[in-house]
Amino acid sequence: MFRFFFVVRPFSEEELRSNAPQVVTCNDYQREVAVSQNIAGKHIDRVFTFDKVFGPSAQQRDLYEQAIIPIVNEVLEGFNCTIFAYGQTGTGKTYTMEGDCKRSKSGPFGELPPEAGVIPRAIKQIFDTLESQNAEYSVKVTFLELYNEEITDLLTPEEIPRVALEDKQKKQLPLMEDGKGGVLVRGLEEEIVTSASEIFNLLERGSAKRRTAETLLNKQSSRSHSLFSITIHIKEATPEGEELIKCGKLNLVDLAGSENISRSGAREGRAREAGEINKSLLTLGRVISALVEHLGHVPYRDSKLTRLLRDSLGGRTKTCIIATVSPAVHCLEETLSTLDYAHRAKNIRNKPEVNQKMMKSTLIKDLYGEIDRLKAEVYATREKNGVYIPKERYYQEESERKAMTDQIEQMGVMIETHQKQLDELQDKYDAQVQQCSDLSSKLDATDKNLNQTSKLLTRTEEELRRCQYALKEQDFVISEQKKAENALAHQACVLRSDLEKSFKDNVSLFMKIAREDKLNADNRSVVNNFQAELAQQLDSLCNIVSSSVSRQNEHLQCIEKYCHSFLETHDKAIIDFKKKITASRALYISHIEAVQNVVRLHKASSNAALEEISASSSSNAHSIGEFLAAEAVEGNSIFDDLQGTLSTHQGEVAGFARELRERFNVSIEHTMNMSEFTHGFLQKLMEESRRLENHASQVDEIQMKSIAEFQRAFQEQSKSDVEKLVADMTNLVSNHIRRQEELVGARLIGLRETVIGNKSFLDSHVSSMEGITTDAKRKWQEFSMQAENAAKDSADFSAAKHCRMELLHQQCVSTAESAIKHWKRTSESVNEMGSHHVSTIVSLIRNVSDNNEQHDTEIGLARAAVEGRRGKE
Ligand SMILES: Nc1ncnc2c1ncn2[C@@H]1O[C@H](COP(=O)(O)OP(=O)(O)OP(=O)(O)O)[C@@H](O)[C@H]1O
Repeated sequence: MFRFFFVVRPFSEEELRSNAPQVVTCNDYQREVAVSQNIAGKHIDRVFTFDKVFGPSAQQRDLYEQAIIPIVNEVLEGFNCTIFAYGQTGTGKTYTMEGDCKRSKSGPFGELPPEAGVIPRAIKQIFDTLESQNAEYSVKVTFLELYNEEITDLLTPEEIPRVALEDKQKKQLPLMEDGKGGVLVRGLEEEIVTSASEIFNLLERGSAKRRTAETLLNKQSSRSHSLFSITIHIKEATPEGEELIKCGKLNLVDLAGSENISRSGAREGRAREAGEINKSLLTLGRVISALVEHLGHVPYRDSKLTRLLRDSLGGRTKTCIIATVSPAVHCLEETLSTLDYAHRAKNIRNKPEVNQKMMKSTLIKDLYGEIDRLKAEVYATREKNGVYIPKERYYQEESERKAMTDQIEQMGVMIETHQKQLDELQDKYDAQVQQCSDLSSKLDATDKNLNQTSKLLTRTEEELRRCQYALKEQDFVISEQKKAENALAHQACVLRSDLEKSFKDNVSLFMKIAREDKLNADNRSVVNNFQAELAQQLDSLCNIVSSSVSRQNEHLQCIEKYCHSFLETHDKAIIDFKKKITASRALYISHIEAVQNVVRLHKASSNAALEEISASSSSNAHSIGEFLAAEAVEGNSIFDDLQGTLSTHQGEVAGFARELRERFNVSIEHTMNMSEFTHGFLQKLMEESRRLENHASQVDEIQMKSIAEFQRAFQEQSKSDVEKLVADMTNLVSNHIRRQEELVGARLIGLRETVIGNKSFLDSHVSSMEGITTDAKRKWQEFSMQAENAAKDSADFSAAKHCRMELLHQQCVSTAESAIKHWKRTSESVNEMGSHHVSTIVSLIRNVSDNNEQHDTEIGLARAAVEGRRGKE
């Protein structure tokens, strides 16, 4: 989708002076622009959302850093990107794109001034990035203006005077199809930029040439579209060391003011200009509408602006639009229309694709092609004798001619429809003429009638006058006469009104006829002009075609002659060649026969050698067989010895295992007895502890009971004592204390006795448990002693067995060593025999191969002789 940025400029001095109210507010964080105003009781309140919004306080740097840096990075990655500045005149499109040129001069260390716009900042970013990457690159810029549908180069060095511009002597550049589906401007100057600082001079040069027109709304208003393009080529190397060229292009478009032409005050002499500017902007609008509504036909070809930027509108380019508005109320209408336009265009979807990297060699080839084309053009221009058209130009002009033919056909169709319309008009005209003549005859008849009626009227009047005197007395007659007079007057009036009506009809009819005549005459002159022009063009086309046909005929005749002579020489050569081939074939056959003889000879000798080889190998095999049989007998005796030793060894190991198993069973039995005893001991211990627990709980219960009884008795006693004490308070205090002491002492003695009894019971139990434990300890010691002895016996037995087994193992090792030595001796003798046999076989084979080589060289010589002869032929 298109990226959309919105810029609201600060109030201008004029707006501040007139104290214009602000109607546009920005919310940078929510990326919203709000417009609110009351107009004639109607409240306008609208909110639009964009990708980024920059309010009046935003600086050029903010816009660049937040919105443009990613786009320039994409260009450096090899994409084509386009940035449009769209908005009403004076809202800051040029300021955003170029910056304030007069004030913008680069600082001492190459840093940019705060007013610098998108173009210088983009150039600086491009150079900074490329230099930091140490890349090999080239940067080219073009700067053009589109004004009245005419393209002017803003970077050409010569200064064209204003008068010359007015006289239309300026250098207009044509648009051409580039043959790859794109469009290019022929003859457009491409300036190579080597550092960012050069850009201000270029911009100033371009701006000086840029046309401005004084309109009522803004004196500095630019009435043209400008396009600044930066093309970057960066060299890259693949891991295989191949050199590739990456290409990216950035288009920066400053559109003409988007306002209504009538509002901007353009009129009279500027009507065409306004129309043409409108044409580009209107077509841009129509293209955007077609893209948004996904219409089948997108009218790119209707204006040069849309043709130039076709790829940026729904193509493979990444496109962004910066819409600029004023915050003041007097621009409200335009602000709303800009916002609507921008919001609508937001939905256009491009299909961005990165440019394919070109191999350096391909690029160089392309450039050579371009140089050749230009050289050819220069040569043709310098010579000026005849017409030279390079092939590409010819094809291009041919395609243009085809387009023209199509156009002519379309015009033919149009002429036909016009002719039909003309015929219809003629019919209508004839009908009108007929009607007119009918009406004139009617008019004549009515005139006659009128004359007759007026004659009748005069006669009747005379008669009336005559009869006036005679019939004065007769009232009845008079009244009759009056009636007749009235009727006659009425008839006269009706006739007059009819007459007037038909007269008016006639006048309007004549006017209509005159209009139609004029229209017909106009149409006829247009058609005649067109026919004349068409005839002229067709004549020139016919002339060109006939001249090219005659030239082609000449060429064809020439080619025919060449063909005849070539065929003759070709026939002669073929006859010679045939002869030579037959001779060489005979020679070849004789050589082949000789070679076949040689082959037969060598085949016989190699058969003899092979027989010899097979005899010697059979004798060798026999001797090896005998030797191996002897060795097998010896090996068998060794293996029998080994087997015997191993079987005794096995028997001993089996006995040892049996004995070990018996000892193990005995020790298991011991362990089981011991575990049974331990189990019984633990059982007893548990019973004892359970009994102890029961006893302890019983004792605890008894003690608790006795304490409770003592408490009760104490309470009762103290109660009675208290009662007695109340009775004889003073005398009995000492008695009471003594008695209490006696009571407590007696009770305590009882308690002590119970405790001592308990203790003795517990002591007896503990001593019985100690007895059981010592018994168990003794038993355990006995068992451990027995187990230790058994383990010692087993260890001695296994050590003795280990010694015996080691002895047996050593015996086995010595037998194996002797067997290995014997085997080594055997293998050495086998190897010796093998090498001897190999050497005899090698010598035999060498003899055979010598024979074969001789054979091969003879064949090769024969073949070379044959081929040499064939080559000569
Ligand atoms: N963001 C801004 N900050 C400060 N001044 C600005 C800003 N935008 C525009 N201006 C000032 O407004 C004036 C008009 O701007 P500019 O010429 O760029 O408008 P424009 O839209 O390009 O008009 P035109 O359609 O005529 O080319 C200039 O003097 C410029 O300095």
